[in-house]
Parts: sequence; structure tokens; C-alpha cells
Amino acid sequence: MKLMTAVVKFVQSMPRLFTWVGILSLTPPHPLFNLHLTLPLNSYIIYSIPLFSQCLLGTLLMTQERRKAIWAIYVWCRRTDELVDGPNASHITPMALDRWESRLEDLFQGRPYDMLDAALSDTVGKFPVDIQPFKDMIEGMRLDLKKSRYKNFDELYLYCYYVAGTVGLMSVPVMGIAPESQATTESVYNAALSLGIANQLTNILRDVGEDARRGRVYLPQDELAQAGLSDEDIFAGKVTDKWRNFMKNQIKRARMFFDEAEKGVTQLSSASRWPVWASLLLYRQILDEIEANDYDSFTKRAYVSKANKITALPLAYARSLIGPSKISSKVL
Ligand SMILES: CC(C)=CCC/C(C)=C/CC/C(C)=C/CC/C(C)=C/[C@@H]1[C@@H](COP(=O)(O)OP(=O)(O)O)[C@]1(C)CC/C=C(\C)CC/C=C(\C)CCC=C(C)C
Ligand SMILES: Nc1ncnc2c1ncn2[C@@H]1O[C@H](COP(=O)(O)OP(=O)(O)OP(=O)(O)O)[C@@H](O)[C@H]1O
Ligand SMILES: [Mn+2]
Repeated sequence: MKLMTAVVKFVQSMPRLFTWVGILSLTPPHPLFNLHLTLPLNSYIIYSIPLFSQCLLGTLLMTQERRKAIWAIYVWCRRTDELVDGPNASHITPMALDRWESRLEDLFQGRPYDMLDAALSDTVGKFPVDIQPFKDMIEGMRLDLKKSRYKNFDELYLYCYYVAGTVGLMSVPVMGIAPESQATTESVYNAALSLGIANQLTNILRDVGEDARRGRVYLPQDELAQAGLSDEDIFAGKVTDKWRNFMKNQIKRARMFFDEAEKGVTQLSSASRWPVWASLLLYRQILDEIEANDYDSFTKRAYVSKANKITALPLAYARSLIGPSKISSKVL
């Protein structure tokens, strides 16, 4: 049995090995590790889909209890996203999402449908997480099924809230606010929301070409028009001066959301700050990479090099040493 466990553990760590080389030996165990032997293969795949690196990193250093909880939330989010983005996406109907939502309600009441739901049931029993952001994420998936254009930034903001801002709101109750923090709870949630929005805006700016090939334009239509651009320009995928100017403004706005998020990280409990800083610094660098690619998000996927990722870690660590007591409470 011990050998079996060791083998499974090794296999589990494989995909992470690919992404995180040296750091990988530090990656957390699976939230369901004890149950894992009985998981069906497809659940394993969901866990190991080229993993959202920040989440891996994101759970380093946290207490075991918190790590499991963040992983459970991550897995639920990933599965929700896979419904509309994954291989079965073309079969997903609003009814399937309704069913997914009723499963969510059941698991919140302690009636999980499968092992992965059980991990989240366990989490909601241990941490004061609210069901609303989870429901809102499903709402975001409904929106994704029926909508492929966004009139203005208000509409895009709402979409970003549904699919990513919600993740921030789900995570704060697990990460915890530092006991010495004088910031209002509201301001910390606000920062968490901003980090989700900033990440999603960055994701959209990075994937313009990929999304266009799926017939989707997430960029605000009115702002495109103001810049003298239209959907046709997006589909044509040419980097012109108009496009560069448009992107400069979009990047500027995404950075403002990252700045807003920064104010909240300091207020988190000390063990949670490092992973969140790392995730923030890494994702924000994608914006720098878009610039370095001369704004070509049509044919290039901006990514942060391994070297930059690794240097971000000590930087994040240094920042995480600053807690609420060292900054004036007037800042917030
Ligand atoms: C430490 C840490 C980062 C914890 C969060 C872990 C967690 C629960 C992640 C779930 C992410 C997830 C799978 C969301 C589903 C929807 C989705 C895919 C959103 C996009 C992520 C990027 O993924 P990817 O590049 O794979 O996108 P494609 O689908 O391939 O296009 C998002 C851009 C959004 C992710 C949002 C966050 C990670 C928000 C993080 C905010 C916090 C942890 C709050 C921190 C607290 C303060 C006070 C700042
Ligand atoms: N080198 C990198 N630099 C910056 N961000 C990265 C890098 N590698 C991964 N990421 C971020 O982590 C996310 C996860 O990347 P990965 O390629 O492992 O899977 P994924 O994007 O979730 O896959 P899929 O697109 O199939 O859902 C990426 O989408 C990206 O946002
Ligand atoms: Mn993805």
C-alpha cells in the first residue's frame, strides 16, 4: 500500500514537474490525496490539466487545511470552466449548467455528488465561504454560452466579475485577513475582486487571437470603435498603430486593477501573502510580455519565462514580509 501511495504521489507530481522544475518539490499534496486511489481517470485529468501555475504556487506555504481548501475551490472552478471551455463544451446547454448549480447547492448542504464535490463540501464546513460567488461563476458560464460581444467596459466588467472576480471572493475566507489588520473587510474583498478582474483582463488581452478564432471578441465594442477599429480588424489580426494605441489603453486599465489589488495583499494573513504576491507579480508580467511582443496578441501567446518566474518568487517573498502593522492604516 505504501509503495502504491508513493507511486501515485510521484505520478501526481509529474505535470507540476513540467511547469515548475525546482520549485516543484515544494508543491502541495492533493486535497483529496487520501481518496485519490479511488478517483476515476477523468478526475485525475482535470487535476492535471496543464495546471494553473499560480494555484500550485498559490498554495505553497499555507497551512495544510488552507491548502486543501484552496485546491478544492480551484478544482471546482476548473471544472466549471471546463464545462464551457473543455472538450465537451459543444454539448453544454443552459440546462446542464442548471444541473451543475443544483449540485453546488447540494454540496453546500453537505450532500456532495462525487469525490471532488466532497472536497468542497469539506471546505465549506471548515471555512466561512459563501455560496454566492460560486453561483455567480456559473452565471458567467451561462453568459459565455450566449454572448460573444461586449458593448462597453461595464458589460465586460460584469463578465470578468462572474468568471474571475468571484475567485477572489471565494478565496479570502480561506486565506484569512491578518488579525492585526485595521483595514475594513470590505476593502480586502474589494482588492481580491480587483485581482480577479485584473487577471481576467490580462487573460483577454493575451488571448485576443485565440478567442477571435472561436468567434469571440471580449474587447469593449465602443472602445474599439473609438480607436477606429472593428471586429474585422480583430479577425484580420494585423498589428497597426491604431491597434497599438488601443492596446496601450487596455493594458493601462488592467494595471490599475493590479494596483488596486496590491493594497489588499498586505492585509491578508501572513502565510497567504507570499502565494498571492507571487501570483499577482507573475500574472501582471504577462502585460509586459504583450508589450514586448509589440502588442501582437493575434499570433503570439505572451508568456513569462521560467527565469522571470523564478526571480518573481523571492521578490514576492520579500513583499510578503510586510504586513498590516508596518504600513499606516490611513493608506486604506
Ligand atoms: C493564491 C491563488 C492565486 C489562489 C487562487 C486559486 C484558485 C481558486 C484559482 C481558480 C482559478 C480558476 C480555474 C478559475 C476559473 C475561471 C478562469 C479560467 C479564470 C481565469 C484564470 C486564468 O486561467 P487560464 O489562464 O487557465 O485561463 P484560460 O481559461 O486558459 O483562458 C483567470 C484569469 C482568473 C483567475 C482569478 C484569480 C486567480 C483570482 C485570484 C484572487 C485571489 C486569490 C484573491 C487574493 C486576495 C487579495 C486581497 C488580493
Ligand atoms: N510561462 C508562463 N508565464 C505566465 N503565465 C503562465 C505561464 N505558464 C502558465 N501561465 C499561466 O498559467 C495558466 C496555466 O497555464 P497552462 O498552460 O498550464 O494551462 P491552461 O492555460 O490552464 O490550459 P488551457 O488553456 O488548456 O486551459 C496559463 O493560462 C497562464 O495564465
Ligand atoms: Mn486555461
